[in-house]
Amino acid sequence: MGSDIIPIQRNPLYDSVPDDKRQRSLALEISQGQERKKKHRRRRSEKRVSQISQDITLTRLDRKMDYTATSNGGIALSENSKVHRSIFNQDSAKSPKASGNVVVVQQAYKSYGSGKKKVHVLQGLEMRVPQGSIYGLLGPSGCGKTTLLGCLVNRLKLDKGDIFLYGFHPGTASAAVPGHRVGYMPQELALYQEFSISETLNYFGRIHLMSANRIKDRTKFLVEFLDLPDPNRLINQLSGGQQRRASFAAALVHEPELLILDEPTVGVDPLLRSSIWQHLLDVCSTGRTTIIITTHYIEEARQADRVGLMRGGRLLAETSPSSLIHHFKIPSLEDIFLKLCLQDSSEEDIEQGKLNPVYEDDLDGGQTRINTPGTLPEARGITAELRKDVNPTTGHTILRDSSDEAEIYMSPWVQTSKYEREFSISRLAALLTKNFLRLWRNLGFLVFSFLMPPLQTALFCLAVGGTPYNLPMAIVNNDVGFPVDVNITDVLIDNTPIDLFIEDTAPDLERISVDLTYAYFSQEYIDALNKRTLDLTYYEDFQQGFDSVKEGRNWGLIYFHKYFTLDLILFYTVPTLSDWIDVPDLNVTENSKINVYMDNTNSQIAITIWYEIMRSLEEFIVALTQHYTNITGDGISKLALPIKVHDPVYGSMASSTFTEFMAPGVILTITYFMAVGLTALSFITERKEGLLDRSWVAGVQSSEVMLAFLVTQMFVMLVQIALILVFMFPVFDIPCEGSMAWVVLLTILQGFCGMTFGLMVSAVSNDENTAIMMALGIFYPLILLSGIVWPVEGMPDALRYISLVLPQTYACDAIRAILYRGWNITYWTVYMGYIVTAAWLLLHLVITLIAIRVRK
Ligand SMILES: Nc1ncnc2c1ncn2[C@@H]1O[C@H](COP(=O)(O)OP(=O)(O)OP(=O)(O)O)[C@@H](O)[C@H]1O
Repeated sequence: MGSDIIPIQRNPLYDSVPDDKRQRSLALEISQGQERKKKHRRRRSEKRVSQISQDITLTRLDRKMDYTATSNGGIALSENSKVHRSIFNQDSAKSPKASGNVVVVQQAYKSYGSGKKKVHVLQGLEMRVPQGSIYGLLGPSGCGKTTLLGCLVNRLKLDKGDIFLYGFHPGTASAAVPGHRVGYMPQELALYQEFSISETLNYFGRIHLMSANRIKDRTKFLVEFLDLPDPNRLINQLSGGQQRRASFAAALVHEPELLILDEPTVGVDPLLRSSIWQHLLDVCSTGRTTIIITTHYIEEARQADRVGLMRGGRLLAETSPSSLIHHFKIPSLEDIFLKLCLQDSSEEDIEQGKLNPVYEDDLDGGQTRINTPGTLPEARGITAELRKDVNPTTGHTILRDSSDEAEIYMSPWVQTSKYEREFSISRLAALLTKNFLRLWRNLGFLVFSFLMPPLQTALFCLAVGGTPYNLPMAIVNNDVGFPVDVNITDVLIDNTPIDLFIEDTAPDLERISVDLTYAYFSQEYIDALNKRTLDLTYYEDFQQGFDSVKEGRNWGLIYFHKYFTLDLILFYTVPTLSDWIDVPDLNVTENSKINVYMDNTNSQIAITIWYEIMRSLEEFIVALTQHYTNITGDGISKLALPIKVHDPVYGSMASSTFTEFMAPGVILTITYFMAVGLTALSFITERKEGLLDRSWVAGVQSSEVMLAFLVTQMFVMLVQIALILVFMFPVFDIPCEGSMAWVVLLTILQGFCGMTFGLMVSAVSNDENTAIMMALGIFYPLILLSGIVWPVEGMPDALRYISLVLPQTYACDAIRAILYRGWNITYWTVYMGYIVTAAWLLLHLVITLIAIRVRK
């Protein structure tokens, strides 16, 4: 936030400086500290004036440059450019180098992996970058250039060794990294594709805490300086080269002291490469900016002040291109590098006892056989005598300037303000603007996010919990009935109606009662069945009906015996049941039963049919008793069921539906998982595209990034929750006995819980696949174990305990209690819902913060 100057700390490098030199440095630092505050205000106004004039000068100079690509991929310069080059050479030869090395790397070791898979990438690397120079870090793919830059910008940690950036270890309180003093352009494009050029520069300027006016000025200048198109053009509408230059502009926008560029020229045509180098030379021309640039294209680094030729995790040589050319008397840097590699291999061979006689010739001063055709640009840098230094640890040699030894000591560098390490509202505002802008630019996604929750809610209310209907059911009704007006006792012979049931006497009964009205108790029952639930099909005989079930045409068969009515009357009329059971062939007990044969393979359908069969039984019994009274003269109460159900304590007389049971869980799961979906990929995409790296290097704090994501997604989540609740309650009429405010509050809390879970997933996952698998992986366990689709009471004991600590089990019960019992927060069931949700939310946040910090 501010730029306080703090007294300089003791720095290990100073310990190696002679005492009098150190004292001079400290005295200088103290006086500088006092002076700085006085000069601060004056400098700010001067800086603007000088920047504007510098911008004008550079733009003018830029137009003078005339680089062209040669047929062999080299770069040729016109006369104008050479004049211009000499200006730069003078600049870089002047003051900067006297100030010492901006970057010092000592005995750096870095490896990836462990055990047998361990890859040693940096192996005792030594590096010194003088202030105000262009340092070209050259080497083949995989030699460790990106790893080294990652360590410089504090994205990676060394296993062993030291790095000093402006005198301090990267990542420490006083260091330049992370912070506004460094500009970093990673290998990836690392730009928000949906942003325009000006929005991109605005974002990067704001995270560097630049004022709006300054950003505007710098944007204007950089667009002109880097030949960028209209600043309102979106990044994804730019050509590859323009995108690279926009990425370069993003690293330059805050005028960093140190510019770290990871292969800015990779994959771009020679013309654009030359133009990028031209810009580098321009940026460096004032002597204030130091540039470290990596490249595969060794020849282009002739324009650097100093090159580090890297192989196998260490530098083979570190000097100016002109010194190398002078030393080896070979015009091509590429050939020099090749020669150094051969020499290096030979050293290893010598170590292993193998000698390379051909190479020995070369070492002895034999003429090189390597020739480079074509025109090459002039080599830059001060030509110096080289010497071979031996690395005391590894024994490898490095070729460097004879005068280098003194330059390792550094100037008393300025410390970075402590405020840069603190939470910044301005940076948070920049991150929020960026997130909202991204949302806005992905309008399709936003609309989809708003449509999904109501769609899911509507689908749930329409598709789940409704009573199955039109269930095909077979009926075989052989019942011959019984005359209503005939008193059963009248047809008893010797108090025994046996004759009536013998097959050949039955027609007598039918004959006797031919003019009578018959009662068909079986029909009473069939009439009581709900025809919407059951779709009845009549079959002639039992076998046909039974076969229809076996063949899957019906879910069940209801079968009535020929003497169903008669036997039912006898069953209730004859005093002792045993009398009838004893009589062979007259199975009154069995014949008077409604026989049901079910296909129970679909339990929900079977339950529905059973419910219907039992429910219609009640209606049937009432109808039956009326006829029965007529036939037997006995009272109706004889058949009444011995139970009385009073008004329920909670809920209505009509049993609550499965929809009502599931509704609280559905509200919570839709909210929770939509929120997970919003955040689960947030870090990953930005991390993969190198965008997060850029933000971390700029000094953005993990808490700022997390808060910005939470606030942005909260806006989306609140709209989603509103839509879910509107659809669930007013539209689909789910009852609510309690206060809706408590329901809304718990739902929002669950949404936050989902968002923080998503953030946690994205913070710990390396790629989208892992994040998606984690997010989807918890979906089913959470739904199944939280009592959403089935009561927790139905689970084995061990699972119940697991279920109770899950974020949605108590929350679900709490919402059920509020909705259907009208309870409020004072009830244990309700407040436990809030407590468990809040506890999970906090746990997610803590893990996310730890994960971001560890992986930062
Ligand atoms: N995260 C990682 N895990 C394991 N190995 C890695 C990892 N990152 C890099 N490496 C390995 O470390 C070595 C150096 O990689 P690095 O990216 O630093 O090389 P480089 O010189 O920048 O290559 P290039 O020019 O192709 O970008 C390579 O062998 C690479 O495979």
